[in-house]
Amino acid sequence: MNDTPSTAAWGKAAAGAHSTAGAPGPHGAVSDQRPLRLGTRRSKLAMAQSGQVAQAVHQLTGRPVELVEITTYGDVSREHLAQIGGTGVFVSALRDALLSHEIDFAVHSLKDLPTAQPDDLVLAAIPAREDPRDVLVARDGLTLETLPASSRNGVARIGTGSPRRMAQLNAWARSHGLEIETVPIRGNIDTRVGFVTDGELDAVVLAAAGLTRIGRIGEATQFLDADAVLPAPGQGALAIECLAVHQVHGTALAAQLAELDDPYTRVAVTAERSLLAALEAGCSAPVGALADLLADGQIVTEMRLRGVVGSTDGTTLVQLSTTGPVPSSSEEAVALGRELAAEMLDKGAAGLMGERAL
Ligand SMILES: NCc1[nH]cc(CCC(=O)O)c1CC(=O)O
Repeated sequence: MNDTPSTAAWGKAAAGAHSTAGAPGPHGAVSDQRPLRLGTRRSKLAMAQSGQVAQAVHQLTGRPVELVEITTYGDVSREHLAQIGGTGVFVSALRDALLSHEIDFAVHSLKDLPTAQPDDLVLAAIPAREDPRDVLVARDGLTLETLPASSRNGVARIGTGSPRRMAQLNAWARSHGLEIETVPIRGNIDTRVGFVTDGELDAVVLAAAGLTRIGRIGEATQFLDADAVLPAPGQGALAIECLAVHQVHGTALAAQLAELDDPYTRVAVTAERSLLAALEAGCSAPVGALADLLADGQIVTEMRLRGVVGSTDGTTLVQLSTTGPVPSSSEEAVALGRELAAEMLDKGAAGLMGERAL
């Protein structure tokens, strides 16, 4: 499925890249100049976030970093994502390239990663996350509050292919006495914003982080409060993945990349993904989760975890929240996610997860 890799390089010594990358270097410091290969999808968003990580890894290691483009089935297929297997489609080709030593590391949007971690691979670093919220990109600078009144028949047509966004937008509109119609769309960020600029839809909902990374956050007309629309677990965070035991040029790459890890982001997204896993929900389930830190001035005091699951028509939402000490380990973060998921299941969450539900 991978086509011929093409490369772009960060840092010096890119010319010598192809013959030696990946081979264990016997000469200590000298081998540190040989390039690291970063596997990336071709999309504008993937290229933007891989480029940013490439810069950071170059600065960290002093080594050139070259981008190796990998085409995934999710990029090629025009079929609906659900029909070709959901979450894993964007990820598996990159993981295959890691396992076959074609690339040294990969960058994923954390929210697109399945919650189960393959044995031989590690999320070596989860850097500090971007704004995790969703945003509205609406015509004429409008917002959720102002859009319906100026739309045809008083009904704002809002594009999103995400059951999570549909459920929460519909519930929000219902509770505010406003009429919206959620219209299923898919495609990359440019395509989705295009539905608004070409007049086909009144608005679309997107992740702030994606728009920021491709330089289009200025087109957002409203940041959606997490109390109204809770983002997807892991939204706004990246994961840098590599082989667990891979030695590149005599150094354990995972240990080096770990310097880019942000411990607060890691515990937060670990709790969010644990909640998702414990609900036995996939990426297409209407589940939102967000862990955030509460601070007293500069001092972080507690972590709050919020979770939501709903019916896509917005008639039923199970929304819960818990606040406690900041987890001091991944195990504690996992436990927190599981506890909140168990409470959500008690309140009927399973019945809201479509055919996956019992
Ligand atoms: N579902 C696709 C996807 N995967 C990651 C992002 C960007 C945001 C992020 O990294 O969390 C997006 C676009 C979106 O949801 O608008």
